[in-house]
Amino acid sequence: MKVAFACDHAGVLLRDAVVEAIREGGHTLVDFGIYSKEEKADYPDKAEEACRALQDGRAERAVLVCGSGVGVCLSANKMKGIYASVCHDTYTARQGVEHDQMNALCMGGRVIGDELAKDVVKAFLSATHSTQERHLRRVHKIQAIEEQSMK
Ligand SMILES: O=C(CO)[C@H](O)[C@H](O)[C@H](O)COP(=O)(O)O
Repeated sequence: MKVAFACDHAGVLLRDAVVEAIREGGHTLVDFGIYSKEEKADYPDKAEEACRALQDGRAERAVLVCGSGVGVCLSANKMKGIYASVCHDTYTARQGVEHDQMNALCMGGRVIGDELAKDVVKAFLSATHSTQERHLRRVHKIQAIEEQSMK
C-alpha cells in the first residue's frame, strides 16, 4: 500500500518510528516531510499536502503527526474524502479503519513514544474495512453529512 506521511516540527519526534513502521509493514512511503526539528512547518500545510495525495490516488492512507495530533486531524477532516482521527492506541487505530473507514491516522509526537507509535501505525495499516451492513450504513451516513455540508 502507498502511505503518505507528513509532520510538523513537533511531530518530527515520531518521524523515524513512523517511517520504520510503514516500511516494516511492506508499504511504500510517500514522504512529505519535514525531516528535522530545525525545519519549521505549520501543521495545516503539512496535513493538506499529504491528504491531497490521498485525494488524487498517490497514496491510499496517510499518517499525520503534529505535537498533539489534533491540529493535523482538524485540518485533514476539512478535506473531502478524508476521514482522519487521533489514535494513540492500537484498538482505536484498527477499529477506526474496520468500522469507520478512517484513511488518515493522526498522532501527537509530544504524546506517545516510538514503540507504541509503531504498533499504532501497524494496526492502522493492517486493518481492512468491514463489509458488515451496519458499519457500511453508518459510513454512508458520514458521507451523506459531508455531501450535505458542501451545499
Ligand atoms: O500540536 C499541534 C497542533 O495541535 C502542533 O504540532 C503545534 O506544534 C502546536 O500547536 C505547538 O506549536 P509550537 O510552534 O511548537 O509552539
